Amino acid sequence: MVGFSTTPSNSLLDILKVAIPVGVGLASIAYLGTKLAGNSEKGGFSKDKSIPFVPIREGDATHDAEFDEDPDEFLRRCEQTYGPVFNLRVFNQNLTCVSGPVYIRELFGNEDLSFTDSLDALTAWYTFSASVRKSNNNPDNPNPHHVVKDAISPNMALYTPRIVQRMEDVIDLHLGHCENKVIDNAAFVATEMTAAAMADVYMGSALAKERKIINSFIQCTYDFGMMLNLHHHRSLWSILTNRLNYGVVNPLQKHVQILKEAAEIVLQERSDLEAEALRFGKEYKKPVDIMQSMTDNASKYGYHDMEDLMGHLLILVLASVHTTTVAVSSLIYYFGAFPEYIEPLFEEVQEALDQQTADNDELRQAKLSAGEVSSLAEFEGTDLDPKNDRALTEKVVRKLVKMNSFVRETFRYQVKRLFGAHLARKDVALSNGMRITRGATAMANVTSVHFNEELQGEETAEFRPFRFVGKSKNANKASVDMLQFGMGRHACPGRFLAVHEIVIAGALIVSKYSKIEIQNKALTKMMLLDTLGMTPPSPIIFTSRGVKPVALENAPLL
Ligand code: HEM
Repeated sequence: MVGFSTTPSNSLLDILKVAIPVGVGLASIAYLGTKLAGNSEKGGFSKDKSIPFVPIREGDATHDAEFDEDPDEFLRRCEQTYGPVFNLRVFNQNLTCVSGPVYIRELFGNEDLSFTDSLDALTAWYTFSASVRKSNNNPDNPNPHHVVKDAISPNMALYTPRIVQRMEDVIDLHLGHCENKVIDNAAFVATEMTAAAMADVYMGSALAKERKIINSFIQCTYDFGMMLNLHHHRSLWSILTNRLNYGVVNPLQKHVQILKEAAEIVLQERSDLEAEALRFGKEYKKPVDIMQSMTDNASKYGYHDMEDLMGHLLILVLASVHTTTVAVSSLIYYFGAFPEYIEPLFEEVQEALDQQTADNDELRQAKLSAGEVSSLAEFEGTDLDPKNDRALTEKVVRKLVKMNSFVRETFRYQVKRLFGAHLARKDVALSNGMRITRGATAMANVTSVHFNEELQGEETAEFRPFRFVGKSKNANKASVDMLQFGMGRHACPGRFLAVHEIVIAGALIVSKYSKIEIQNKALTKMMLLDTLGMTPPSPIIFTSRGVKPVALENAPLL
């Protein structure tokens, strides 16, 4: 059993390497292709003879070596020589690659080309998800979209201070006020920050402080990854083994039970408080979180019971925590690789906070002049309490356009160059007449859009963190020029929360630390392209901004 409550051990880091994030599922699975080789009974090239097979380099058995040497150069050469659609043998799979905005849009936009069928072909995903939830098990089940839409987006302003608080607690605990502090695994801090923030949004502030809840939020993804690897026997029968094992011995069941027991207590307490308030004719405001929203809407969503509801919640946790953690880790590595941007990003946060203070002052003065309040003291405890003027509110976070652009540029730069595998449910004709035949797997040539100057602006090979400022290209937009979250009807519904959290994490880090450095600079490039983001090859060095807070002035430097 892997614990995450202490400093991560080497064995844990090994597990982090094999963990499969569901949201970025196939990108990571493709990345881990060698481990999953042969784990699929489906997939393969399109059988359309007009789609060329890129010849394999002499001496190689597959395209992997050429791809690994320089994926962008390789994919560009394939596209230039063989056209926008071509077949490759990479990641121990036979894949049809689709290039350019027109065909990639068709790949993501056609319901007969299925992302989840492809995930299922590699991992027996459908059997797995049916083993943790009792209802809504149709492969095209829209339930997760509805839950996210109902519970997250309308409440972002309420979640913001809670996300900030949880993340700040983790930063203060693990990094604290420091000078040249060497952190061997910054991903550990990112994991704790993300899990705590997500736990608050999913289950409320009280449960988000409980270690067993945080552990489940972190560990469920690793258990899923482990399960895939443990049951992988590199044989055609392995997929069947997976299907059997998921049903019989699913380690994720224990997380469902942990979350269920904790949730039942808190939900009962809330119910009791509501009943009591009703008895005394008082108003009771239910805490806002996903668990509460799922409970209140249980019959609308068709959940069978609390265990079923928690199974659904766990699947969402699987989609959220690891994916967002990887993005937060990457952000830290990119700060370390491009330290010259830390000051401009810090100044942007300060300007947004100054603006908020000025706006609040104006509102307070207006209320005083109108006689709505008689003194400043009356603002205490309200949104206009001067104590909140420098809080990272939702409004402030939305103003951080440079940070948002920085995040989007890390997505653009880092995403795997072959991404978004889709399995054809039936023959699908692309607009150039080529067909992705039934049972074939097609993937997007990401280089053709993420490194395309018409779509991204100049010098796409360069990391230019502010390239999207003023261009209305928010990091949370899912479109053909930003495939991180997929696109079309199935585009990640959690991307608004994910980007909000990543921007908050960035704002907190640059506000607290003026110097962030990659210790072993020779490993910088490797860190920038590490899409699992969990085992940084080099430690990161942090130095705090400003003087040590008064409360800490007698404490030793961490
Ligand atoms: C940086 C973090 C994240 C990344 C990179 C990411 C990426 C993705 C991708 C690539 C897909 C597949 C899209 C497609 O089929 O075209 C997806 C689906 C999904 N994501 Fe995310 N995701 C992230 C965070 C989240 C969060 C925070 C949540 C929930 C709050 C979430 C919930 C989901 C769900 C429910 C789906 C399935 C949608 C469907 O099949 O229709 N994701 N995500």
